[in-house]
Order: sequence, then C-alpha cells, then structure tokens
Amino acid sequence: MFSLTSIPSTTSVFSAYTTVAASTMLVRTVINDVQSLASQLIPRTLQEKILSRLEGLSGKFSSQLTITIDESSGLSVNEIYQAAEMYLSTRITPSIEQLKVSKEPREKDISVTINKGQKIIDTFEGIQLTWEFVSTATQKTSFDYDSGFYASETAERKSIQLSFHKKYMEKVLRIYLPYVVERFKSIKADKKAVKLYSLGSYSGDNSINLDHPSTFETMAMDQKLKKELMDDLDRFLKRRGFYKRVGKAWKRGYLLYGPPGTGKSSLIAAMANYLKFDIYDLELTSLRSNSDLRRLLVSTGNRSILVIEDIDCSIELENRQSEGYNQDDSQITLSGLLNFVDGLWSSCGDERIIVFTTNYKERLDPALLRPGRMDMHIHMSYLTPDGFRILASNYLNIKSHPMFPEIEQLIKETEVTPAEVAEELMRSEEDADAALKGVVDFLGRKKKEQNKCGKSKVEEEKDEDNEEENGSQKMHEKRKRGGKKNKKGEKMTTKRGKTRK
Ligand SMILES: Nc1ncnc2c1ncn2[C@@H]1O[C@H](COP(=O)(O)OP(=O)(O)OP(=O)(O)O)[C@@H](O)[C@H]1O
Repeated sequence: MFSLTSIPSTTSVFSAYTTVAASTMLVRTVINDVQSLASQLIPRTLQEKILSRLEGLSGKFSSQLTITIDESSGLSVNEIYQAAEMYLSTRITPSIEQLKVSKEPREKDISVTINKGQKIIDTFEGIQLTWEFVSTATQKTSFDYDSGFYASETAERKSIQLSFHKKYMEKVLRIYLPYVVERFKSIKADKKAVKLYSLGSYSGDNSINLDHPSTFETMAMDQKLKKELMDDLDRFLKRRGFYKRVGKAWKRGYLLYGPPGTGKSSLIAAMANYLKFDIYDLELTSLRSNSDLRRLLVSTGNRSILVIEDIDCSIELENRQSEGYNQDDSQITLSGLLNFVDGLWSSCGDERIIVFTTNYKERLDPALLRPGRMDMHIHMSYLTPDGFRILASNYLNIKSHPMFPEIEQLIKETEVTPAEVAEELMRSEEDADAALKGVVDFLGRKKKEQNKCGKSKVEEEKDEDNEEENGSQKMHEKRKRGGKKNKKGEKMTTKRGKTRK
C-alpha cells in the first residue's frame, strides 16, 4: 500500500529531474567532444565502438525509449513487423520521399510501403510516436557444397524502430502495438481477394478469385430483411470471444429460398464480399457417396462460407436409396448430409458459415431446417418496386425517372424476378429511356401472359377443389397460391415433395 508520506515532494521531484537533465546534457557534450577528437586520432572501427558505448550511456539518461522490431523472429516472420509495415502505409504523409509497391497473388490491390531511412510520426491518445525504417547490411558466411569453399555474402537485415517517451512504455506495449496489429488484420482482410473453391469428387478442388460485383448495396431485396441479415452477420463476427468462452463452435447457418433468378447466388457473393470470407461451393450432385462428403469436411477452410445450392436434391438422393441403390457409403443420403453439417458444426475454432439454397423450401426435411443447423431463413421474393429502384440505380445509375410510377405499378401486378428485369435493363445501359421503355414492354407482356395462365389455372384449381374438398374456401386459396407457381411452367410440389403436374 502507498502512504502519503511515501510520495516524494514536488520540490524533490524537480530537483531530481534537474540533476538528471544536467547529467544528460553533460554526457551529450562529452559525446560531441569525443566525436570530434576521435575523428582526428582514433581508427574508424574503434571510433564506432566507443560511440556506440557512449550513446548507450546517453540512452540511460534520455527520456526517449526505442523499440526495435526485426523483420523476422528466429526462423519465422515477425507479425508485429508486418503489422507495423502495413499500418504505416496508412499513415503516409507528403513528407515521405521514398515508397515501395508490391502485390501478392491473393491480394486484389497494390500495397504501398515505406522505404528504409524514412520516418513517420504518429499520434495515439496524446502520445507522439516516431517510426523509422532501418536496414543494416550483415555478412553471412556459409559453406558452398558445390565449390567446397566457404562463401561470404551480404544480407540485408530489416527492422523498424519505434521511439516515444519512456513514461508511455506500458501504454505503447499494452494498447498501441495491439491496436496496430488489429488494424493490420482488418486492412489485410479488406485487401484479400475473396476466393471461390469448387468442391466435388471429380473435378478436384480448385479455386479462382470470386470477382463478383454483388454487394448488399446492389441487392434488390426487402430492405428490412437485408438489414436483419447484415446485423446478424455483424453480431456473428463480433461474438468470437463469446463463442470461445462458452466453448461453442463459431458457426452460423442460413437458408436462402425463393424462385430461380431472385438473387440467391448473388446474395451469397454479397455476404462473402462483406465478410471477406472465401466461398466453398459444394456441388452435391457431383458427389457419389457419404464418404465423399466426409472427405470434403476437412477441405473447407477457416473464415469461409460453405454453399450447398439446390439442397432439395438431397431428398431425391435419398429416394434413390429406397429405390434399391447400393447402401450407405456408395451414395449420399439425407442422414449423411445431416452428419456432414453437424460434423462441420462441431469442428471447433473455425469461423464458418453454411448456406443452403433451394427453390422449394417445402420440400426440405424439417431436420435440416431446425435452428442450430439453419439459424436464419431468408425468403428471396419476386421483384418489388423498392427492389426495382435498386436495379435501376445499379444498371442505369439513376434514382428517379418519369417512367418509374408506371413500371412500379406493373411490378406490383406481375410476378417478375430481379434477374429478368436486370436482363432488360442491360439491353440499353447507355440509354435510360430506351432501357426503361424495354422494361415497360416486357412487364406488359409478362402481365398479359400471367393473367391468361392465371385465369385458366384458377379455374382449373376451382374445379379440383370442388371435386376433392367440396369447395372448402381455405383450401381453394391455398391451391390458388400453388397455381401461381405453375404459371412459370415449373412442376408444382406438395408439402411432402411429391411432384404433381
Ligand atoms: N435480388 C437481386 N438483386 C440484384 N440483382 C439480382 C437479384 N436477383 C437476381 N439478380 C441478377 O440476376 C442474376 C441471376 O441471379 P442469381 O443467379 O443470383 O439468382 P438465383 O436466385 O441464385 O437463381 P438460381 O436459383 O437459378 O440459381 C444475377 O447475376 C444478378 O445480376
């Protein structure tokens, strides 16, 4: 415990400070004198030794502390060096005279770093910090087995020096440097090109840069749903510590469902671009067996989104089993798929997201959909007037137009997918009037078709209902809704996944 009497008085602190300051000045004067005398009398190598000793002595009295961060620590790279190098590239000022540029294959942009000899001043919570890039040449002798002689070569030893007032040592080590490392991680994640891996038994595992332009901003979907999804992803990212503490795997599952062309694949790309997670696209139909699935469990990386599109085909796969195909390991079954998902869930420590997509949510086995396997179900719907405005902004770069009210009215009355309207808008990207006229014509045609089909379909459904259920109004409504799907010429499915014409 401290007592008030143990605290030195202000006068004694000042007098101690004055003594230290005077001693420091004295040592500095001695260094200067010795420097000029030494340059005349003493050989150069000896001069350097003496000076470094004296400078070490002056350091004892200096208020500044210098930390040296070497490029490598032992045989491995020094993460703090990498972090400082990248962090400082965000602190470049016009006073910097030399820069270096580079680019790694996994990065999408060019990196700019500071060259040796350059200094950068940074301020953090009132502390002034000076960073300096230093490079020294060292001689390395190694045995050359080809010639049988020892060879000497000059190697460059790179380091960064960080200087600041001694009194901030604790704060710099505990807060500033970890902050620099955190900034490095987020800059690195931002720079990283998102990869798309195709997982399948025949093609082998391969990857390409995703390069998909889709972002949450460009997605034409329900705004409230979009915000909910973004909040959910943010929460997922922030809760890393929480998942670790409670010993739970850090995973999240999403089901995207809706008709073809409503943006399910685009939304996955938007999620990957937002999180900077790679996508592992699992082509279920290209796999032959549950063991293929188990093998794939280990090939998906950390910070990734595993995508299984058209998941409803798993039911067809299970049906194959009941039709007498070979058992278990020679095919994929629903239980194999569930084991795969659960296995993915229980592999601790990784940040993983799994996304299932389907055009037919009602076909899916409830076991797949339960929370813990699929945490959020996202309905991708036909185009809405709000969605249309986003597409018009994406493709034509316009926020309003006299034709908008007519188009929005048609969209309210027609089932049209964002993909269909996007295609129309792309036809005359340079000419907004022509593009919008094309959309009006297309929607007009579509509306007519749907009215024609819809009418006969409703009548058809009415007859069926009268026959089967003696005109129950509730059932009639249900079937009317189901009938709408058939307007697109797709097969219609019942809750149990049986196909009806
Ligand atoms: N909601 C949307 N917002 C923005 N663009 C969209 C949207 N839906 C579709 N598009 C456009 O249509 C194209 C095709 O859509 P996408 O492949 O994402 O649909 P999907 O629902 O995955 O279709 P499928 O079920 O056939 O795979 C996209 O590349 C995009 O240009």
